[in-house]
Amino acid sequence: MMQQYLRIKADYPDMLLFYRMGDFYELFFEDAELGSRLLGITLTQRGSSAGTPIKMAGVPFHSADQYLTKMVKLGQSVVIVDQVGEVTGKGPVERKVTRIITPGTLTDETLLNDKEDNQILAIYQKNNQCGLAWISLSGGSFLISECVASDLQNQIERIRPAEIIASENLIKQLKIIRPNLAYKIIPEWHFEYDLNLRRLCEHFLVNDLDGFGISHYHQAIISAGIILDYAKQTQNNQLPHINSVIYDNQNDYLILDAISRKNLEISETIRGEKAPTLFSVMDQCASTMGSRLLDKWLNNPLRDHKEIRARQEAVKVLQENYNQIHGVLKQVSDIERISSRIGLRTARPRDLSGLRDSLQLIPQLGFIREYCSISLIAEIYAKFSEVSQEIYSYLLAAIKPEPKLLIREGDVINEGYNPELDRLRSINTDGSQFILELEAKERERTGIANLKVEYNRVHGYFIEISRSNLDKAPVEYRRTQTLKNAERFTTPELKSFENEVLAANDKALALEKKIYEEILDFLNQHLSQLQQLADAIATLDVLASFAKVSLLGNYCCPELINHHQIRIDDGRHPVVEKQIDQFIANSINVDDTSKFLMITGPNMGGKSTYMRQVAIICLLAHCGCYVPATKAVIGVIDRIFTRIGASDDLSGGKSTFMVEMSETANILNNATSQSLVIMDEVGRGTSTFDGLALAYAIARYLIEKCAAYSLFATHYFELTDLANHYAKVANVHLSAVEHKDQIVFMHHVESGPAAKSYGIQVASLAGVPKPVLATAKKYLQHLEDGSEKQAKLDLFSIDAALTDEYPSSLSPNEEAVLSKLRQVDPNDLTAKQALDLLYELQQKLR
Ligand SMILES: Nc1ncnc2c1ncn2[C@@H]1O[C@H](COP(=O)(O)OP(=O)(O)OP(=O)(O)O)[C@@H](O)[C@H]1O
Repeated sequence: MMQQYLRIKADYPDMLLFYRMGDFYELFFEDAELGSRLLGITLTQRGSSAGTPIKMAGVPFHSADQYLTKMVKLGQSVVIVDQVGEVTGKGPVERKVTRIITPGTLTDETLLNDKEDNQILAIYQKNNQCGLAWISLSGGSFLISECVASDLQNQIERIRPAEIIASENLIKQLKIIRPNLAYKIIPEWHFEYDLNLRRLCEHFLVNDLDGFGISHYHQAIISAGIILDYAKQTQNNQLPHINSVIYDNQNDYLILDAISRKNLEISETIRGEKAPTLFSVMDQCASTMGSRLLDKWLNNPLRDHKEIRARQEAVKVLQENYNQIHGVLKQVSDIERISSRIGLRTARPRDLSGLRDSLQLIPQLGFIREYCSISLIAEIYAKFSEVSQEIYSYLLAAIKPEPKLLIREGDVINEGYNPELDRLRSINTDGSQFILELEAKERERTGIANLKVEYNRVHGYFIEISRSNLDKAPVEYRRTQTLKNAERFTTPELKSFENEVLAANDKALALEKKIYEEILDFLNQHLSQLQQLADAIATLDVLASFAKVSLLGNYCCPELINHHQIRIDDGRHPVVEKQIDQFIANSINVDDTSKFLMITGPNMGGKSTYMRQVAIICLLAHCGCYVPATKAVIGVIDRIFTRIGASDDLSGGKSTFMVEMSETANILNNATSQSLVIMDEVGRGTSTFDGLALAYAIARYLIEKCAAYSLFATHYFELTDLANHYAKVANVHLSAVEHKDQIVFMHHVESGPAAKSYGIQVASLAGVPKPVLATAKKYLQHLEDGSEKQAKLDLFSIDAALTDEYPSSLSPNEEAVLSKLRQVDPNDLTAKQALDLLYELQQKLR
């Protein structure tokens, strides 16, 4: 057996091998050590191999799922080896790899997160060009794309795979940036064009890929072949539900780089939590299919205004009856994932009964027909009506109303569906009658009133007689078991009945399995119809969810226009407004004449919230959703860039300031006149003058070169001067009022620059100790006095600034004291003069 184990294990050196032995899955050698550490299961040892004891650790097969979930969450891949042969007593039972479970190829319901799509991504990089291909095995989608190497990180962030497969070299680089993802190394020589093209053509049964419109994407084709092959191997299946491959054109989407996705907290907060996020607020979907599609939409905002308007129109009409749609969809099973499991032939009986019950509900959505003048609703409706009654009727006839969980338990196929199955089952049912009759007959014959004929799993059928009546037991009764107060017997008649029943049971179970396979065959012929239905349900669900959020949240339908303008009246941040009692709405209006907003205001005043809210409203508008505002007019936008907050990227070898500057560089190099750029306190990561100088130069570059819609928040008041030099620049500030030494934030955006920063008041609110505040106040006063007398650093007379002496940080009085001290010679002073001088100097410093 160990030889068999080692032979199989040799093919999967980097995966944990779960080896079925009786009722357990066993792990051996290093796998056992790792498994025991990760799963907290006992490590034992038995026998020996090459003189050392064999380490073992096992988990019961019936609870294997919970251990697998844990393993996969830890990023481990697992190979399941099951017994496939008969136990003959001669040599080990034949065993085979039945499944490989990797983080990116999960399909089991118990192992998947309902609201997230689980995807696996293959990447092939050649020179500066990358080919990407990603599959969702549980969702049945297969997409490819290409990008330049510098954009790879953004693409990974967009696709958000659970696992990446690539060459060893590339994985080494990716691990530096994303150490916690699961990776699978594929040898370099597998990344070969002809081999992978052939794999795709064979899978789709075509001569070339022209029909999919992807023939010229060579790099992506290589990745696609690799991923398809890997997915097939892990599932041990030909993946019939992967029936098309689509080129995912990035130009179709508003581009959001990795950092902006993070900053805007679309699906995850900056701290990596699931809520509160844009997704968690917008997700009013009734079905898990809807929630997953919503997540996709929010992460891939569209650019094509026509497509966006189609969604808006649907949202508008669905505001009338999203409740009705919600009511139906919440009872619908996850048809998308069930379809995939049908394709993989791992669908369980409850999947099929769930599918049947869902199909029965679909006609209740027929009322959307009245909105078929709206193109998107018409498409959905068409997909609903295409699902033939045939599948429903078939399942209704074939599957019991409440089938058992597993087909091996039987009781899955309906009565009346297969005459032979009914006959075999009746032997069992009639058997109950036989038992009752036998019991009555034997009671009468023996005169034992409490004689019982019963059945249990271990001993089969038996006659039980209590100890007090034993003397009345007939001689032909054969004793099989002795209990404390009773004896159990069998008779030739009972034995032969038992054999017949057991044989009929076995036959019925085998027949049920066979029929079940036939049902899967039938459903496999209708897979694409089911996938289309799932897609239609998910789309309707998201649109209805948009309708609900829009109506209940007082959102308005944004107007999309073809020139440069972003106008939002009384906009709100959809997530922040849920967190606080009274959110203050704010407006914005930027266009070609005024495209750059310099935003000042106190700390905690609401600058970041205001800027993010503008970005999120633009994003939501591009998803086809209404937006939290009273009116919104959104012009053409190609990308959203954000540079917010400072964080270290120590694993990437970058300091806070370095991160800030590389993100800024990315923006300056890529922003266009159609980009929305959000810059929050750029330059604060370094010394004041360096920071100010950089912020100034960056702002000018954004205004002059990029001409992007820019929202630029800063504490450098010097920058508010830019408005005097560029017509396009406008100053706005977040208002606050000071009352005694306290500050009250108004969170309202007003025109003009802010008067001051209120940093010390905010520090006081935060609980900074009083002595520290007092010192800070004194020092601030002192700085302000000094700077009044100094020429203010004029950023617009660079030449003068360069020739000026570097401004001193000391006040003029301090300077005067210093210069006096430098001049006097203590040896020339009497004790009285020295004391007078000391008084004089001190007086100056007061
Ligand atoms: N429009 C608003 N209405 C009501 N409360 C708001 C509004 N905007 C912001 N706030 C509240 O103020 C807090 C601080 O906002 P924000 O982080 O945007 O300030 P900031 O000006 O960027 O501060 P800093 O300069 O310190 O980064 C938010 O957490 C929120 O609770």
